[in-house]
Amino acid sequence: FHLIKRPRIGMNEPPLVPYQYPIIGHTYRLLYDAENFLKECREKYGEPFSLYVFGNVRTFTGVDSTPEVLRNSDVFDHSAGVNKTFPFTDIFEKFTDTKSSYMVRVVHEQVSGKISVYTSRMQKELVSGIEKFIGDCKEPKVIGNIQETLSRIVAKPVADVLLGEEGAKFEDIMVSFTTAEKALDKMRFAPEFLLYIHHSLYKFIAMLPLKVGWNPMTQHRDIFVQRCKPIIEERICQRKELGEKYIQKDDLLDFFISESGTDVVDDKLLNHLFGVTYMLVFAGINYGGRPELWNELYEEQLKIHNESNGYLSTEDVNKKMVKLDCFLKESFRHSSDIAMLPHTVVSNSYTFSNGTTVPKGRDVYLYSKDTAFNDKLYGETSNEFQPKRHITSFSNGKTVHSPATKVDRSFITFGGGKHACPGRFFAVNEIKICLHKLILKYNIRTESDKVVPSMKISSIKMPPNAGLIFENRN
Ligand code: HEM
Repeated sequence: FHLIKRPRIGMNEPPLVPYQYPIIGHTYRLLYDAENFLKECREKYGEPFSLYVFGNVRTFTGVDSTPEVLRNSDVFDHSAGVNKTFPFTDIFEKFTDTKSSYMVRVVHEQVSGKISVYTSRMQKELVSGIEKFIGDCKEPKVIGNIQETLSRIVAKPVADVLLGEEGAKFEDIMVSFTTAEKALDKMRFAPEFLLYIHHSLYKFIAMLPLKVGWNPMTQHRDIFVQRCKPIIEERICQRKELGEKYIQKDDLLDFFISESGTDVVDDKLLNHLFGVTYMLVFAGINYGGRPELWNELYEEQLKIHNESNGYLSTEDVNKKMVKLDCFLKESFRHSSDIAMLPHTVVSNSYTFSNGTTVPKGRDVYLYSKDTAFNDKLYGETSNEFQPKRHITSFSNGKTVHSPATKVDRSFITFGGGKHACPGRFFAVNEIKICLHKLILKYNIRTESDKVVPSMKISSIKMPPNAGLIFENRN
């Protein structure tokens, strides 16, 4: 019987950390004290190591073994890892059968690859969103739910890129963009103790609503169809009339229409876009609690603003915002989850370069904090917030900086290897433009004038529940 069966560990497997209570294993400590617990395990047992969680053995990779997981995507499958505990694919299956490899290509080519086309539009939308949701702030204004406010500001430029100006003007589409991710949480009602019995039982219960025809995304889909169908119909009509003379519009909706004549913008893509807002919040909070950085960042933004007459080009964002880029990268590093990106072993087994072997079906989690705060990679100051660490100065006076979009073994916020996030160029671009405009316009601080620590739910970090004070600089 699965519940009382002791986990079986093969000969060369990563060490299974001993535990006291048979069924509970390491579940409690991982849920309630992940940060200290994983650190202790790493120090005592090296890496990778395994824990017994919810009736299953999970392996955790550290700084040296994580790149092996990211590099070998034919062995370690991220979507299989995610789908084991959350019916993500099943939720969206109803709407689209688009292959993820196709979506990855679209994001590479049509989103990240066309940033220069989008920069001016995003700028315009971000400025009007900042005006609408934060306002003039002649008197200092406390924004309590900063996460929601920033989501609303970011939703409009994102909608503009996806649906064009016509689609982005609808308020209910904006609301849908900012609430869709929360709607998914309704699917997390199945009690996790079922995992003790078997993960397929947990999944079966979690899937029940889908089986009886209830899907949390349906209402968003309805809003989308209601608002965008007329736009799609109009565009298809124009295409027919103008034939080869039709000039394709610079938004994803028109790209999809031209590719397949479909009336569907893939919801999976939309969900990924919410990542932007989360990271923006982390960046906002880090900035607010670090007054020592304000003047330097402000000076850089003011210089760029004056040189560009207030109108940023893609080159300004990519090449000139070096301090802001380093700040953002450092902010990503500090907001990195403790452990993330579950991958399931889909080949027969895998032997890590230190000789330990994980079998087929094993879930492997990246202990990302071991990478993000590693002294080997970041020196003894790895715990400090130092944006300048991403700049290397040479004896001839030249400096080179490692951009926030660069993925390597020391920076895994966007994953790595073949499946590294293809949307990162777009996401970083948008966050930088938004921060540039915010820094230029406001003095920003946290209510306590200190950095507010992130909230932690097991090994995942969430933006802190703290307000920011905005005050007009003039
Ligand atoms: C700050 C915001 C974002 C973060 C932190 C982020 C992070 C990630 C991570 C960690 C992965 C998994 C990589 C791996 O398995 O190694 C990923 C994959 C992906 N991301 Fe993002 N992402 C962000 C924004 C975006 C945006 C804006 C888009 C689309 C426009 C996007 C599209 C994708 C896609 C399509 C994949 C799947 C890649 C594949 O399977 O090959 N992401 N992202």
